[in-house]
Amino acid sequence: MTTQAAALGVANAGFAWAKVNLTLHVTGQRSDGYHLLDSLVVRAGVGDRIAVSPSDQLELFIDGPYGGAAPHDDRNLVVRAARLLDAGAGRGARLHLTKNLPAAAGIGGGSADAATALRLLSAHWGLPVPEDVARLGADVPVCLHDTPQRMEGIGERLTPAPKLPPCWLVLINPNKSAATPEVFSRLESRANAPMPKELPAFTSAPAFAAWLATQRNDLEAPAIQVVPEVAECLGSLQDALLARMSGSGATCFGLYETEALAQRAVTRIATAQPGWWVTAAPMLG
Ligand SMILES: C[C@@](CO)(OP(=O)(O)O)[C@H](O)COP(=O)(O)OP(=O)(O)OC[C@H]1O[C@@H](n2ccc(N)nc2=O)[C@H](O)[C@@H]1O
Ligand SMILES: Nc1ncnc2c1ncn2[C@@H]1O[C@H](COP(=O)(O)OP(=O)(O)O)[C@@H](O)[C@H]1O
Repeated sequence: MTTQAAALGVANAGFAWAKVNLTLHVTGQRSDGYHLLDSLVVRAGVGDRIAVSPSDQLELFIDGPYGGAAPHDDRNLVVRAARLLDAGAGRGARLHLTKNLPAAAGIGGGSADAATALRLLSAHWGLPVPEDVARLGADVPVCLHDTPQRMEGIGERLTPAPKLPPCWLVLINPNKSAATPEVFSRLESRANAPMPKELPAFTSAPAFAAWLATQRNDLEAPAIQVVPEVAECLGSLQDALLARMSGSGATCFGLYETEALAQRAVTRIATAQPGWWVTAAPMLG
């Protein structure tokens, strides 16, 4: 929305798509403790919703099934994103966050919210998105991209991934949160091999899944120590082309060739595990 539309009192809104780490190689550690990563990151078509409307003050209103899982005060990443963009000028806006994604779940819900808030408020206030968004979190830069990215460094080095085939993802979370620092702290090895220098091009979902199976999420084993149900989630995705954990967990994904196969898995898993979060979404290209 333009600043002119803002003056008319019209709300603008957008989705904060879930981030999925299809691979996550931990390749080293910096002297400040942050880990070096090599990760193939995609967005799934399920997310939180943020609407921005005019207000004299900065206000946050949260609802949605996971509204209780995110902070309702200045610690919320949408408020922190607004303050970074505003740079102390005291601009106002009403932010309405509908939290559909579980929090602290390895799918970057908070980072995606921050990225979407930056985009919406940048249009609302007529300000450019600043360079230093990684100050909000290592995952925020990648969440500003809707296309698949290879993410390196601690999250700041991004290069577009080769074209990926159409796929569906089933995301499942046992409704147990995994604290990212704790999962990293349980890593046995911090200097693991990166992905190949050149990522291959893929023509089909099975070929893509077969290649992904040769790569890793190095945080899977430490996350299982923190949330043992991760192993159960992975086991429940037995009909997927590939089953793996995203980020620092506990959300796991299954990769499927078609929507029908993904929806069939959702029905099966949701029936067996009524306490889990289970959803199917297209992988966004
Ligand atoms: C692990 C990843 C993989 O995409 O995803 P999530 O599990 O959070 O979704 C991210 O790197 C998380 O990014 P984000 O959650 O934004 O991290 P930050 O807020 O910057 O850092 C939280 C904590 O994670 C650890 N951390 C994070 C990123 C990184 N490259 N090395 C780290 O060691 C540090 O202990 C840090 O204090
Ligand atoms: N808008 C938000 N949504 C979710 N979590 C948030 C938000 N703002 C701040 N947080 C905090 O960020 C932490 C990480 O949340 P999130 O980004 O969802 O997980 P992850 O880093 O595992 O992908 C949570 O523990 C939560 O307290």
